[in-house]
Formats: sequence, structure tokens, C-alpha cells
Amino acid sequence: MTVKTDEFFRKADQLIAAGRFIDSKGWVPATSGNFSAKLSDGNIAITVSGRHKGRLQADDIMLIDSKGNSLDGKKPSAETLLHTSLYQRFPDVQAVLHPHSINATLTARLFKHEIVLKDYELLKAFAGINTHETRISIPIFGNDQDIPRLADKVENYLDRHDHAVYGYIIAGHGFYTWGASVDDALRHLEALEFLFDVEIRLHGVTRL
Ligand SMILES: CSC[C@@H](O)[C@@H](O)C(=O)COP(=O)(O)O
Ligand SMILES: [Zn+2]
Repeated sequence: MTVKTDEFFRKADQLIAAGRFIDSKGWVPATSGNFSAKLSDGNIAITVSGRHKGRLQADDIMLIDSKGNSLDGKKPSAETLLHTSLYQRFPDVQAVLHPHSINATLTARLFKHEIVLKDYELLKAFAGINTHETRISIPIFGNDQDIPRLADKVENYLDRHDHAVYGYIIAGHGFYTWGASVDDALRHLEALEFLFDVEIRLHGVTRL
């Protein structure tokens, strides 16, 4: 059994705090969502499957290797592959957060394939953006209980788009976002939530 390092416990604390905040906003109801953070040795701290993500305790964060294999006998998130494939593709990504929010769900009903966010000051919350005069696109994928197949769809999209991608929505499910630290990913999550909310109000739930 792999020994858990101080770094593991530090990152686990960050994920627990992030979960408390995300849940305080109502974005991870009823055990939904999952969170992870990469460690310097390439292993990953990730939420144990089925736990309430707003009420995480230290033993609700477990250790997996870069391929998603459990290193401590616990059962990782059912959506672990969506995390590990992002770490594999983007070496700078250090944290991945997955909420199930009402706004992500409504956005997918309104926009079908992608949502374009442009001319918002809050776009500057995304790493590398320093003006509102820009646009980002958040793709929307159909939900799928077959996680390897869903991960393939995400991979395929990322293969075809070389601009910065800050997240993606899974229709009727939630969204994924990531960053160079747990704080970075949390900032992206909060910004996306705000921008989804604005777009929903703008385009009107009456079209649903
Ligand atoms: C409560 S249903 C949500 C799950 O099916 C899943 O989508 C999810 O986000 C949480 O799964 P988990 O295995 O706890 O990481
Ligand atoms: Zn989910």
C-alpha cells in the first residue's frame, strides 16, 4: 500500500474546502460531482465514489495512480477517467472539478452543442485572458453512462481544437473544469457558473 504524503493531505484539505464551498452554492446535490488534484509524483488525490461532496472528511479523499488505479483499496469516482485523461493531455493541469449545477443543466438545454461566452469582464477570471474583448467556447457533450466512450468524445474534441479550453458541459448532467491549482479550477468553476447564469437569463428559460 502506497504511503500518503504531506502533499496528499494538503491537497485533500483543499478539495474538502472546495467541496464545502461548491455545495454551499448548491452545485453538488445528493452525492453528485467529483474532484481531484494531481500530486508532484504523478499520482492523484480524488474523491471516493458516492460520498457527499459538500461533507467530505479526510478519508473521503483517496489516492490513485495516473491511470486511475486505486492505490489505497478505496473505490475512486465513477468518472475517474474524465479526470485522468485531462491530466494526461495537459501537463499544467493540477486540479479538476466536476459540479452538477442547475445552470449547467439549463445551458445544455438551451445551447445544444456549445455555448460561446464573449465580451464579459469576468472572462478575465480564466488563466491567460486579460481582456473582455475575447470569446471562449464551452462544448456540450451528450450524457453517457459509458465513461470510456464519453472520455473518447472529449478527447476527440480536444484533438480538433487547439485554442484554450476551460471546461465542458455534459448535457443533463453537469460540467468539468480544471486549472493549474485547486484555487485556479475553483475560480474557473465560479466564473463559468456566473456566465452560464447570465446567458440563461439572456436567452430565456421559456425557450426550453
Ligand atoms: C448522484 S448521481 C451522480 C453520479 O452518477 C456521477 O455523475 C457523479 O458525479 C458522482 O459520482 P462519484 O462516483 O461519486 O464520483
Ligand atoms: Zn457527474
